[in-house]
Amino acid sequence: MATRRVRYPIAVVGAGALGRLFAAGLARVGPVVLVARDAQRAAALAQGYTWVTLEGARRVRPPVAHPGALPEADWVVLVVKGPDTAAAARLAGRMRPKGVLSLQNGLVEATLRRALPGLHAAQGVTTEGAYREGERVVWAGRGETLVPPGFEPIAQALAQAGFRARVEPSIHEARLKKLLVNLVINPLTALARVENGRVAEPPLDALARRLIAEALPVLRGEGLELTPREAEALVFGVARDTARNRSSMLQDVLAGRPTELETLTGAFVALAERRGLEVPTHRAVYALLQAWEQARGLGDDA
Ligand SMILES: NC(=O)C1=CN([C@@H]2O[C@H](COP(=O)(O)OP(=O)(O)OC[C@H]3O[C@@H](n4cnc5c(N)ncnc54)[C@H](OP(=O)(O)O)[C@@H]3O)[C@@H](O)[C@H]2O)C=CC1
Ligand SMILES: CC(C)(CO)C(=O)C(=O)O
Repeated sequence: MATRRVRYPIAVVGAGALGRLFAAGLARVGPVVLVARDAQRAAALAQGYTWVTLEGARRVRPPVAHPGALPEADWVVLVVKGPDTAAAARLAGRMRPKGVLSLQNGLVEATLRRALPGLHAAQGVTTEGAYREGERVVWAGRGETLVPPGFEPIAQALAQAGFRARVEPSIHEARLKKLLVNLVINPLTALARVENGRVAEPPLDALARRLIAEALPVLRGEGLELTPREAEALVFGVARDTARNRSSMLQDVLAGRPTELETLTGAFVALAERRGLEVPTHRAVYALLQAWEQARGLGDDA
């Protein structure tokens, strides 16, 4: 007789920085399972890990699963890097969820829908800041998590767990704003090997303005109504607020890992092409980073 799989209200797929952060918080208020990439990583995580917050460090030990021993889940939160989106989404689908919510950067909704036909799958936005130091996860900056309508149970669970989280009816606009920020800060910091704050200072600020000016007509076509002044205030505001941070793309480049180039600049250049709009500066940063990835044999499965 087939054994019934355990069913959790929430599963988090991707036991990296954000996954560990959300699972640690959610585990304080209810059942949650953290799904690792494989059995070996799951076994290490099952020993627990350290969650570092401003209030101090605590040991947490949420239940852990892996593709060979997968529970079911009502709702799945997907937090893997862009190149891993399709594989992780297929894994999420195997948990027979009511819905799959990505909180990744970049544009991944099309990949999600292709990987999960017929399932309720969408992308939200988070500005939480977290990074890993070995097995530890450091909650580096308190942000906000916006989820699309239809994912209320996830917003409620995150809010109960102490995260700032809510349903955002204009989620499309929120995603496009985050995309604009990432299209400027991530490639420039990765190419120049500098912290975020330098994007708002000479000489990079001029290049940043060029990227913003090229991006606006494309994003306007997608529904983002921002004047150049508002767009610059948004991007330079984030650069200054996170001045001492290393962007995720810079961290990937420094660690020799694949970057999220394809779901950020790659996806954006494809959008521009569909609209017949020229984005030469985005194409230039795209080619430079693609060349860096190709030279290291780093690819993309999305
Ligand atoms: N960290 C942050 O502060 C923020 C991150 N984001 C976005 O969130 C997403 C995740 O970022 P972050 O947590 O930093 O990334 P990490 O690289 O720290 O974590 C990603 C995790 O996903 C795991 N993974 C990859 N493929 C699979 C798979 N098929 N099944 C299960 N697990 C898998 C990786 O495993 P392994 O370790 O084995 O590679 C890794 O542990 C990105 O899109 C990022 O841009 C957005 C806002 C803030
Ligand atoms: C907002 C920003 C640029 C913060 O570092 C980010 O999202 C990233 O690094 O990917």
